[in-house]
Amino acid sequence: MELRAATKRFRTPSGGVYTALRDLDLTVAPGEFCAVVGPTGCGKSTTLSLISGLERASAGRALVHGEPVTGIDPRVGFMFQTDAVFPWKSVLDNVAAGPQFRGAAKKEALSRARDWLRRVGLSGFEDRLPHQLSGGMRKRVALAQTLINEPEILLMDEPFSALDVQTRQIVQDELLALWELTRPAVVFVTHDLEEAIALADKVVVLTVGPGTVKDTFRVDLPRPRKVQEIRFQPRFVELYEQIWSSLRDEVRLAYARTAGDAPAPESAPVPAPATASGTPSPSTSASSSRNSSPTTADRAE
Ligand SMILES: Nc1ncnc2c1ncn2[C@@H]1O[C@H](COP(=O)(O)OP(=O)(O)OP(=O)(O)O)[C@@H](O)[C@H]1O
Repeated sequence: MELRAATKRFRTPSGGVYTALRDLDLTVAPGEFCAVVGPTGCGKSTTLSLISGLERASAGRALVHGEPVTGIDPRVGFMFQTDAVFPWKSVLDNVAAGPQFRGAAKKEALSRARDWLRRVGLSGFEDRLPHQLSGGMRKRVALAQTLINEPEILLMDEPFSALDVQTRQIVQDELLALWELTRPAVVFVTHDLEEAIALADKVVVLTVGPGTVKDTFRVDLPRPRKVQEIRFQPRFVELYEQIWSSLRDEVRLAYARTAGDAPAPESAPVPAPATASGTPSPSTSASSSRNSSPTTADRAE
C-alpha cells in the first residue's frame, strides 16, 4: 500500500479548513509490519482512514497494489481501540459474521469461526456473549474476527491500548504468532513506542500536525520475537533511544499547543527508555487525549 504526497483537509465547525496531513509519503510492502507513532492529533488515524478508503485524500494519492483506493476494500481488515462486536451475538456468531457477510454458507462460516477461536485460545467460550469475557479475551475475539477474513492488509488503530500491561504483552505475542500464519501487510498505530519496536519491521515517526513523515526506522530485531523479552536486548534499547530522540520534539510541540500555545516546558513528559539491565520501563505514552485546543483545531491552513 502506498500514500503518495497525501494531504487531508477537514472543514471545521467554524467554517475554516484544518489540514490534518500534508504531503505524507508512506509505502508498506506485502507482509511488512509497519508501526506509526506520533504525537496526539498528528493524523495517525487519518492516515489509516486514507488507506482504508473511509476517507479520500484532498490531494495526493492512496494506492493498494498500484491501484487508487476508491472505497472500502474487502482485502483490508481493521482493528480499533474499541471492540467492534455485536453485543447480542455469541462469540462464535461474531467471528462467523465476516465470512457470512462475504457470502460463505452459515455452516462453513461457523466451522471456520470455531477453527479461529481455537487458534486464539478461546475454544470452550463459543457460546459466551462479548460482555461475559475479559478485556484480553475480547481482544482475541477481535483478532479472530479480523483474521478469519484473511486480509491482505491489516489496519490497527491502538488496538491494545485499553488493556493492562501484562495482558497487552500476551495479546501482542498472540498477534505476532497469528500474523506469521498469513503475513498480511500491517499498519499499526500506537502511542506506545515499546509496542511499536517490539512488533514492527519499521517504525514511522510523524510530525506534529499537519502530520507528515519525519523519520523512518528499520527494526532489525530477529523474529520470532517474544515482546516480554525482546525489550531487554541492547539493540532494542538502542533503537528506542534513536526513535525517541526523533519523536521527543514532536511530542513536546504537541504538548505546548494543547497547553495553550505556550513554549514546550523542559519538563514536558519524557518517558524513561527501556533498560537492558532488566528493569522494565513504563510504557511510552505520548498522550492519549484528543487534540482539542481551539487554537489548533481552528487553525486555517
Ligand atoms: N472529521 C474530522 N473533521 C475535522 N477535523 C478532524 C476530523 N478527523 C480528524 N480531525 C482532526 O485532524 C487531526 C488529526 O486527527 P487524528 O485522529 O488522525 O489524529 P491522531 O494522531 O490519530 O490522534 P490521537 O493520537 O490523539 O489518536 C486532529 O486535529 C483532529 O481534530
